[in-house]
This record gives sequence, C-alpha cells and structure tokens, in this order.
Amino acid sequence: MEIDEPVGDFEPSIKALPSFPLPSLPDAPSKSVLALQGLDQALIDADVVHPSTILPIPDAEDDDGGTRLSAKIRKRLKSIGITELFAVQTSLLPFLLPHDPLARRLYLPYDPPRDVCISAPTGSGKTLAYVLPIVETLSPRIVTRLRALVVLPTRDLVSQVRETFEAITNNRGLKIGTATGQNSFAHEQAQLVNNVLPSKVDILICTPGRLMDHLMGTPNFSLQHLRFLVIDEADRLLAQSFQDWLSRVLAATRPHVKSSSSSSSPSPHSLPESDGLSPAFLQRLSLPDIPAFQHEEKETSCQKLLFSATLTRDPAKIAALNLRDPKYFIVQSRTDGEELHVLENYSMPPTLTHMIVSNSSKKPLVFFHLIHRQKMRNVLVFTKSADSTTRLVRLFEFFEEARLEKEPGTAGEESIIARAYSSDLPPSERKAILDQFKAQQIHILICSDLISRGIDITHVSHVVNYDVPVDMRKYVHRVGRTARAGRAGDAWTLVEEQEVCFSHSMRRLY
Ligand SMILES: Nc1ncnc2c1ncn2[C@@H]1O[C@H](COP(=O)(O)OP(=O)(O)OP(=O)(O)O)[C@@H](O)[C@H]1O
Repeated sequence: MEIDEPVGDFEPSIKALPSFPLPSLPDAPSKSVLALQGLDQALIDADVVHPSTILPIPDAEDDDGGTRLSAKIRKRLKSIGITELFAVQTSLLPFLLPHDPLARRLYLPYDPPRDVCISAPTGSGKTLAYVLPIVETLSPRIVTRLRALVVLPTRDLVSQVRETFEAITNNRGLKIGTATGQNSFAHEQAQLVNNVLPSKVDILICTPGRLMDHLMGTPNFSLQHLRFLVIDEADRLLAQSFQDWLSRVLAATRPHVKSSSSSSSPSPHSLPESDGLSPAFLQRLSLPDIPAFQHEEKETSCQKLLFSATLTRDPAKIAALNLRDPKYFIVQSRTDGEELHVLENYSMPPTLTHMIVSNSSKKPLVFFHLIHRQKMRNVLVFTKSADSTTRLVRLFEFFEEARLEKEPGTAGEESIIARAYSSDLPPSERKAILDQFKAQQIHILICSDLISRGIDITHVSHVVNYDVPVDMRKYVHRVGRTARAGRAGDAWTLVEEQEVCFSHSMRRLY
C-alpha cells in the first residue's frame, strides 16, 4: 500500500517526503554570449544593418524621403546618377543629420555630438556616407574655417576622396584643400592659410605625415574649429605612428585651459592670433572682466568618424581615440541571434573567390593560362612586392609575345596589355597608368599592396592574388577592389603548395 493513499475516510497521516532536483551543471553560455564578454558595450549595442538595405532618393523638391538631404544635394546626386542610398548611407545620414536644426550647428559646446565607428564592406559607399553629411552641415557656414579634416593613408586615396567632395559640392561654396606632400610645403601652406584669412579651406583631405608637418610648421594652421574629424581606413591609420600623429591631432582639437598661475604663453602655432576663437577655445583666454568664461565648461564640437571594412576591435587602440559616447554601425548580413558572426568577422561583399594550387616554378605559367582560359580583362593582380610586380609583367609580356608568334589561329589577334603599378614609379607616371587602366587601354594592372585599399575603379571584374596576402585583413581589402557597389566580380588566389595550410587556416578564421 502507498503511504499517502487514502484508506476509507482517513487522510494519510504521513505525507511523501519532498523531492529535490538532482544536481546538474548549469547550461554553458552560448557562443555568442562568450564572444561578447570583454567587449566594449558600445560594440555590443552596435546597429547592424543588412547590406541590401537601400533608400530611394525622391524626385520631389519638398520630400526628402527620409534621406535628410536638402533638395539641392538630392538634385546633385541625381545628376551624377545616384538614385538611392546604400545601406551604410541609410544608417549614417539620419544619425549625422538630425531633424532638429539646432543639433546640426557648427558649434555644440554644451551638447557635443557622439563619435561614430563604421564597419562596412569594401565598395559599399562609405565615402559618400561621410561626404554627404559634411557638405550638408557645413554648407550654411558664413566664414571659411577649417571645419572638416579627412585623414587617409595614401595620396591616391586623397585625390579620390577630393573628387567625391567636388562632385557633390560641384566646385561651388565650400573650399576644399589637400595636403599630401605631392607639392612643395610652401605651396601647400599658401593653399591652406594666409595672414588675412586664417583658413582658406573649409575641408582638408590629407595624409597623416603631411598633416603633422602643417600642425607643427604652418603659422595660423589650427584645428580649433573642427566639426568633423574623419579617419578613413581607420585600422591602417591607427597602426601608423607618424610622430604620434593621432594624439597630436586630438590634442589640437581640444582646448587646454591655461591655469591662472601659469605664465607660459601658448606656442606660436597653437592659438592663432588672427583667427576668431571657437567657443571651446575661449576658455584659454584669461578675461578677468568676464569671469563667466572661466566657469562655463565648454567641450570641443569635433565629431570623430572612423571608417573601415576591417575596423579594429582592439580595445587598446580604440581607447587611444578617446571616443565620446561612440555609436557603432556594422553593415553585414546576419540572421537573428547571430551576434557572434557579426562581431568576429570582417565585412566582405559577395565576391566569388577561387583558389588554385600550383608549385612556385609554374606559377607564372598558371597565371598566364588563367588569364587566357577565363578570357579575363580588367584584372587587378596583387604581388608581394614592387620587384615581383616588375618580374611578373616581364614574364607576361614574354609569354604573350610567344603566344601571338607561335600559336596557330592568333593572327590579327590583339595583344593583352599588362602594366606594373608600383611605388617605384614617379607619381605622374602612376597617375597616367591608372588613367589608362580606367580607360581600359591596359587590360591587366599588376601591383603590390599599394592600391589594395580604398581605390575605386568601377570596372575591375577580376582580382588575382598572385602572391597570397599576409593576413586576412589584406585579403579583404585586395578582393574588395572588385564586386563594388553591387556589381559582379570574382577573386582568384594562386597558392603555392607549401602555403596551402596557411591559406586555408587564414580563410577559416574569416
Ligand atoms: N548610393 C550610391 N549609388 C550608386 N553608387 C554609389 C552609391 N554610393 C557609392 N557609390 C559608388 O560605389 C563605389 C564604391 O564606393 P566607395 O569608394 O565609397 O566604397 P568604400 O565603402 O569606401 O570601399 P573601400 O572600403 O574599398 O574603400 C563608388 O564608385 C561610388 O561612387
């Protein structure tokens, strides 16, 4: 008989003993939870945008369609063939161009703007994502001050970004300058400042080395009015020291209040006499008659915008930037609950990638065969150095000559033209070669990593990694020269037998 079973009218006198659950291990945290541990909260709170997101730009004058762009800029975009905003632009524009006109002011000393980090695939339109808000915000300015500084790793990228700014401003209104060291220092100084007009440009696009030269050696060159500091290809620039360029630039955007006991005067170039002072820099003046100046805390209005397809997640490097309440945007496809994927991997366009294994002595022939077999034109080829670039061009020309001479049925066929693009060439020749490649007079451009980042040549339909890139980051930027702005493209990697393991493990990490 069971002890708690009622017998007749009697209630059981003994109840069953309570039972306790058997001990068990707690559930292991999910991979995505583990991946988030130790990460910056801002990164965890990132807005993840799907790459296929677009926003049409309406034709009507009085309807911005949610783009937050003025009718003038929308008209300008249409005239250069841009009819919709890409994913990175749809998320960044509303953030940088708030509805409230007060929040779009040039100076926001009491309510400074949040900094922004953007990770989006190669060719996804990051340049316009910062050019448009900068032009919109600065256009109403009355006097010219240096208000937007765009830092890029190479001269080629500086001229490319300048072209984009010029296409949007249509060479009217805002003044755009560049500083890359391509012209003499005195010439650049004369373009940027003079004694009457402290700044002759509203927007400066530059490389970090030349920026440092001007910061230290150009009188009246000041960053006190900066409203935007853009660091494009941020991971590469953050890895470069250049006389500690980043901390010096950041220091130049911030006022350092002079202590009343200090008798030292500011350095000649840090506080231009003839320039009007920005509100935050007013704190540096000792004005005994107006004590309020010293008590009101004003922050610099400079908003930092960091862009890359391979944005660093290294907390130490990000901390060095001293970001203000940063907002992250990540353009990447994911399904719900795939945070791990989002946070651990690089953003890549849907480029088709292939791998061919060959031994090193046959590599030039395999490459030659690949070009002909696939009937490739508009090809960008990456080698490991300027030397290998020159060698490969010679070999290719030699094979091509032999083919046209000896192979039956090639009579009258046009030769395939390959050219080297390397740091050994003078800038004017490099530009001429790039222009010929853009005009499709050169079919194959063979280069080292010099143009693996940022360069936008729309018709590149194939990328060949003749030499395996040293890491995944380089791989992403190289193959990102094709399949840009939603176009088709493919990438090939020639892997030597002894590199197969390395190549596989590198791509598995991706
Ligand atoms: N909304 C748009 N509509 C059509 N084309 C666009 C749009 N936005 C950008 N593009 C074009 O897409 C191409 C790639 O843009 P961009 O060079 O800004 O890419 P990116 O994201 O900076 O790439 P990378 O990481 O390689 O530097 C350019 O030719 C640009 O003109």
